[in-house]
Amino acid sequence: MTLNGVKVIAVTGGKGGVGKTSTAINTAVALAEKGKRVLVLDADLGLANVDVMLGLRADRNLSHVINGECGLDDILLEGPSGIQIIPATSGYQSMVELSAKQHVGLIRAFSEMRSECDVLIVDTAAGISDMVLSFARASQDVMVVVCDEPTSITDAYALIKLLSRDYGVFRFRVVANMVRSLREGQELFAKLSRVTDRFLDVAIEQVATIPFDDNLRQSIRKQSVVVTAYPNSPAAIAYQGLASKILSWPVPQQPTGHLEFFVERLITKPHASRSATQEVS
Ligand SMILES: Nc1ncnc2c1ncn2[C@@H]1O[C@H](COP(=O)(O)OP(=O)(O)OP(=O)(O)O)[C@@H](O)[C@H]1O
Repeated sequence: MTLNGVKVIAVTGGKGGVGKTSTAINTAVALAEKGKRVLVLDADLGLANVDVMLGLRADRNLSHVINGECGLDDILLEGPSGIQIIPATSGYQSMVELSAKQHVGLIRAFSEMRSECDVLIVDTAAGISDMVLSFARASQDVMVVVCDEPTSITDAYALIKLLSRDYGVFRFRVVANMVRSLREGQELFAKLSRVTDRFLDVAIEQVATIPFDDNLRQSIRKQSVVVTAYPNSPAAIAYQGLASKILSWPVPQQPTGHLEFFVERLITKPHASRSATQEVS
């Protein structure tokens, strides 16, 4: 397997229900439609898991791989436009807690995986657990999904604060979701950047504005994705634009391959001593 140049993107947001899974899957499919080989790591322990949303059945998940019961290729599910999904629902609180043997198993599983990919998209869970923060830290790019709900901006701010303070992540790509107009998207971003500019030393950039679009809900009902079910809908067009933008982001140049690098970062404790669960006010 050639691991060079795999782009790893975490989709996160702090708050539940802001559209992380929708964004992860639709971005993945839009990238696949542009000819990229895409893997989605479903690290969301919530109800709307990637496999459920796409009507796929996962009998085994990453925990079986971690425990040496099977390889990564054995658990991969195939989604729309040939995207592949790693069901990661594992019940673990943190990858750092795994035993040394399990760490070795995980690294080996990724290095032995036969499926090749250009982009790995990690759909993280809601909240700011160690697991969410570790996945974000291990990724090359962090996309923060926000929407116009009272706690979305404060939760996104808390997430960005913890990641920059304790996990060494300083660049964030913001996706404004479920907006009624482009202007509303810009205002959402402005709200977030006002507080990050004032209190944190981070770079945040708005990379997409996804309109509120009933076609997206319809597509989920059909266990499909809006990008393929309604390719000309406003949300689909916005996701296609996001995918084009992602393709212009720099590709990592790790000599040993980025997925191994990703897994190693995933299982290593961050240097900061403060706990991620400390108050973030
Ligand atoms: N742009 C949009 N337009 C209309 N509805 C949307 C849009 N984005 C997401 N939704 C709807 O919002 C709900 C939550 O979306 P989704 O499951 O993707 O969020 P999530 O952040 O992954 O949630 P959780 O944190 O619970 O995993 C879904 O019913 C989805 O259909």
